[in-house]
Amino acid sequence: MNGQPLTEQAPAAALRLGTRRSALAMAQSGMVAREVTRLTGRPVELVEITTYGDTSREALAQIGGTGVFVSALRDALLEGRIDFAVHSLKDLPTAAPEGLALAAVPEREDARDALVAAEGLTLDELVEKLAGAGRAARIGTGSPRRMAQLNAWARARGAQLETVAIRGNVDTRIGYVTGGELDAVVLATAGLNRLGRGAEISQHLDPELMIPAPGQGALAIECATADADLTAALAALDHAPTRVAVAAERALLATLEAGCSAPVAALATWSPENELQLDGVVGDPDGAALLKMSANGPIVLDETAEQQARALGHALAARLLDAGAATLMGERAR
Ligand SMILES: NCc1[nH]cc(CCC(=O)O)c1CC(=O)O
Repeated sequence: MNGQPLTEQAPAAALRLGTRRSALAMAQSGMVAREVTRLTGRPVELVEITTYGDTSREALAQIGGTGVFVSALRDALLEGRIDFAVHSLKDLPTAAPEGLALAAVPEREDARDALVAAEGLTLDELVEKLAGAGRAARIGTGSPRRMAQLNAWARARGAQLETVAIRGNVDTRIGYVTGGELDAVVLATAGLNRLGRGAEISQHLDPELMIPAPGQGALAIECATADADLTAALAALDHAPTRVAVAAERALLATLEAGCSAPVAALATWSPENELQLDGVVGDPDGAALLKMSANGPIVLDETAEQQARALGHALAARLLDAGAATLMGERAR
C-alpha cells in the first residue's frame, strides 16, 4: 500500500465481498466467503454496504421491497467498490443486469417454508387447539404467496385461520410469537438454518401445503462480467442441478411478469431419472382462488440445460395464464 515492492511471497489481494449488515446476509456471506477461500485459496474480506432500505422500514415499503438491497450491491459491483456479492436468489429480479454475471448458484438449502409456532405446534394442532378456545389461529407473514396458500389450506378444511401482515427481520418476526401477539409465523427454512435457528421450527411446510417462492433456499453469487478471471474462479461454487432448477422457477415468474412480492410460487425438483418436475401456484392472498399446475420433462445436464428448464417454466406459465392467472394477479395489483 505504501510503495513497497511486491515480493514473491506476497499473499494474493483479498477479494472484497459486499454484504448487507443483516444477520441473514452476514451469515450467508460468511459461508460463501469461507467456501471461496477453500476452493480458490484467495482470502476474502467482507465489505458492509448500507442501503436506504436498511435505514428506513417505511422507505422499504414505499420503494418496493427487497429490490433496493440488490441494487445497492449491484451499484457497488459496477463501480468496482466490491469484487462480488451474495444474494438470496428469491430476492433477485428476473431481468439479467447489464455488466454483471451470475457467476455461481451454489447447492440449494432446504427450499421449504417453515412454521414457527408457540409450544412447537404444527398447523393442524394449532388450528385444533384454538378452535377449542373459540378463536382463529393468527399467523403472521408479509408474503401474499404464503397468505394465499395458508388461506386456501384453511378454506379447504373449514379451519379458522387469520393471516396477519408483518414485516421485519427474523428476530422481530419470531418475537411476535414468543411475545404472544401471534400464534405462529411462516419463514423460509433455509434462512433459519443458516442463522442456526432451525431448532425453532415447529413444522416444515411440505409443497403439498405450501409451494415456496421461486429460488427460495438458493443463493446467487454475482460479479462484474469484466472480471473474467474471478467469474471463472467463482464457477467452482456452482451446482448445476440447482442452477437449472431455479432457471425453470424463475422463467415461470418472468413469464407471469410477476415480482418478488407477487402471490406466485414455484418449485422445481429432480427425480432420480433426471426429470425436472415444476410445480407452480398463482393465487389471490385470501386464498379464494388458487391455481396450481405442474409440468415435467427430462433435462439433459449439458450446456443447453438452463434453456431446456426455462422452456419448461415458460410452458407452465402459459398454461397458468390460459387458466386465468393474469386476472388473479391483476385483481391484486389494482
Ligand atoms: N424475503 C426475505 C428473505 N429472502 C431470503 C430469505 C430466506 C433465505 C432464502 O430463501 O434463501 C428471506 C426470509 C424469509 O423469507 O423467511
